[in-house]
Amino acid sequence: MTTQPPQITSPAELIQLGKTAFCTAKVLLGALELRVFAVLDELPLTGPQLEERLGLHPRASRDFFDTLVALGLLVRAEGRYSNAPAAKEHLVPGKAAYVGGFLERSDRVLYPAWGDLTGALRTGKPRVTNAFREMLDDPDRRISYLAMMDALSTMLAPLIAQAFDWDTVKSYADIGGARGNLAGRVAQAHPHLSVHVFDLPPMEQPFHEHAERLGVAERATFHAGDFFADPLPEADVLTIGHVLHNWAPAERRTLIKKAYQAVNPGGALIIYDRMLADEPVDAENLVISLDMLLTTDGGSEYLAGECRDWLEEAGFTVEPARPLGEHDTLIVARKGG
Ligand SMILES: C[S@@+](CC[C@H](N)C(=O)[O-])C[C@H]1O[C@@H](n2cnc3c(N)ncnc32)[C@H](O)[C@@H]1O
Repeated sequence: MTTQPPQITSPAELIQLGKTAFCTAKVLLGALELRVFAVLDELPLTGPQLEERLGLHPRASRDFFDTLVALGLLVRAEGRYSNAPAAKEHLVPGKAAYVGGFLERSDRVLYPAWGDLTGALRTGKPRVTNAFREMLDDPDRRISYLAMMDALSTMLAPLIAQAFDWDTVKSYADIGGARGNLAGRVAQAHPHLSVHVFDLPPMEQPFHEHAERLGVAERATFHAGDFFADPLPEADVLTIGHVLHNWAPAERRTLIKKAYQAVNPGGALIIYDRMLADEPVDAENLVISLDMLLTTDGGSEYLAGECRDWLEEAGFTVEPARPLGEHDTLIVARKGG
């Protein structure tokens, strides 16, 4: 993790920061929308062939393809374009390590929302209508959202499976666990565990399909409900990950208090989020916090110290916060026996 903010020393760096960054982002997002990587996964193509396959005007298509080469996403050799290794692995729909679900949502939701950052800063109101539940009812958009969530939790799951002593744990529940990607992968790593996932009803069917795919269906149970209205499943260990940042502080405290009721005596609650450092050195997580302003009614990232206060207020004994992967922070909170 960066410990010092970068030193900006030249006008060129300011221009890079203020302009080039969003232009190059849109080149990648546009390439995904146009299915450049999917088309080139079939076979390498010349510029005119690729232009025709994608239905592009000739005016700037060569510049567009060459920008993708210069960004390291395509390779141009002997007059033909092909996917560079990272694009082949991560940007072709259907590949196991595809991260396009995340980027597609960036393009569709976040890019327009960031266009009116100042409006959100002036009003404190999000820039997208909060249509989360409607989105979940639309199978295509739900799958794209789940792919985005899975891309993140697949990276964190092995770390969470190791970050805690699961040997004495019998039951584990992931609250707001989406289609159970984290719970399923922790269950794969610890075959003695029975796992539970609590999430909204539209996640139930994707949960069952995903548990089958991960080979843990016999040990995995889905609990449909609203975590503000319904009781949480009781278990030795609960996790709440990438959930508290979607809500305002009062709602986070409510959820943590409910989690305390649900953790079995002697058990633990594990929280992870992209928490903020005490000093403003981590631009990535601060940007995610602004994402929360743009996309939720009351969400933001928060300090580990704030989370500790909410946990202690609920009755937990809190262990020191620790880094989880590149950007997340994990806190283990114990309930007395
Ligand atoms: C940002 S996602 C995090 C998913 C998962 N924990 C992860 O890290 O990949 C937030 C999750 O909270 C769920 N959620 C939102 N509101 C909820 C509610 N009122 N009751 C239960 N689950 C809810 C969403 O459906 C979604 O799966």
